[in-house]
Amino acid sequence: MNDVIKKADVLVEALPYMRKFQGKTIVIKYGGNAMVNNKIKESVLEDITLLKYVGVNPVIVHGGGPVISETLDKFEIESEFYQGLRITTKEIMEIVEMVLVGKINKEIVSLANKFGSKAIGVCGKDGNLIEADDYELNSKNEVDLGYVGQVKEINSEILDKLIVDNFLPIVAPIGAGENGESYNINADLVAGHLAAALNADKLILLTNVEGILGDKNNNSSLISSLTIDEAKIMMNDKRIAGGMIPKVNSCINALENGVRRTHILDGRVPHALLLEIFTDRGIGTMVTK
Ligand SMILES: Nc1ncnc2c1ncn2[C@@H]1O[C@H](COP(=O)(O)OP(=O)(O)O)[C@@H](O)[C@H]1O
Ligand SMILES: CC(=O)N[C@@H](CCC(=O)OP(=O)(O)O)C(=O)O
Repeated sequence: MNDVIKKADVLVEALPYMRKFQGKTIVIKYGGNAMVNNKIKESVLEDITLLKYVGVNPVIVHGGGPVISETLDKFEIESEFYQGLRITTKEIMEIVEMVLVGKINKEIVSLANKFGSKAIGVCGKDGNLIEADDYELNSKNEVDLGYVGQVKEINSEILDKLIVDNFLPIVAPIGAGENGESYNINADLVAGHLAAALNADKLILLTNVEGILGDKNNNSSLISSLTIDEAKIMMNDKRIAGGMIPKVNSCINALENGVRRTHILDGRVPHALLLEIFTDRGIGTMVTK
């Protein structure tokens, strides 16, 4: 089936649901691992533009972990992860900011504009959007994460204004410390906090796995829906690990702060967003209260 026919099929199925989401805010986190090639990136930005034009208010938060890692490799700087978070020295922080704000944010803005969105790229420093401080680990392990940040406060005024004026906000996950220093915040966590602050209807995390995998027997099948309590048990049992931990924590934070539904899905699937938002057949994992 060619791309246009495939999209038409999805749209016909989606049509009856579209009105339900008009005027609603949906925060979409576009993960670096889901940005595999230009065709997929373009398709995601085209679908987000379509959401905008049918009256939904999408807000994008992007990642870019793989490009950060590639760039660090070029500079022959090693980086390590702890519980899905990149340990960030001062030197690494400069590269993280350069890649996320200078390269990936502008690339996504350009792609979105190509499809007719009025995209505006910001990072957490713009309009003081994301106030951050040192990330606090829950474990007793003494690991110095350096400039890894956690969200202290979201000042969503800048986003509220952009949404009202029909712009498409695209947020790079860099936070501003008390003295103007930069913090590297995992993009999933930023998305969860933004969804809560914007009173979003949905939080959608686009990644490169189908969703949360593994059931009680620990096989690798997709779990279509699970509650906060079930997700916490899976994290305790280490059946949810690595990069999935910040995603699940982000969903929990959003749900506990008023977001209605949270979803984790494979952003590489054609029209994943439209299928997940506007049809009955969810394609990923929905985490609910
Ligand atoms: N239970 C789980 N289900 C799915 N993925 C899991 C699970 N536990 C750990 N993971 C890991 O989390 C990864 C997704 O996180 P990550 O690579 O950081 O994505 P992104 O770059 O999109 O933020 C998966 O590729 C997988 O290796
Ligand atoms: C603290 C931390 O881990 N920050 C992430 C920020 C980018 C990100 O989250 O990108 P993805 O969503 O593509 O993984 C990092 O340095 O990779």
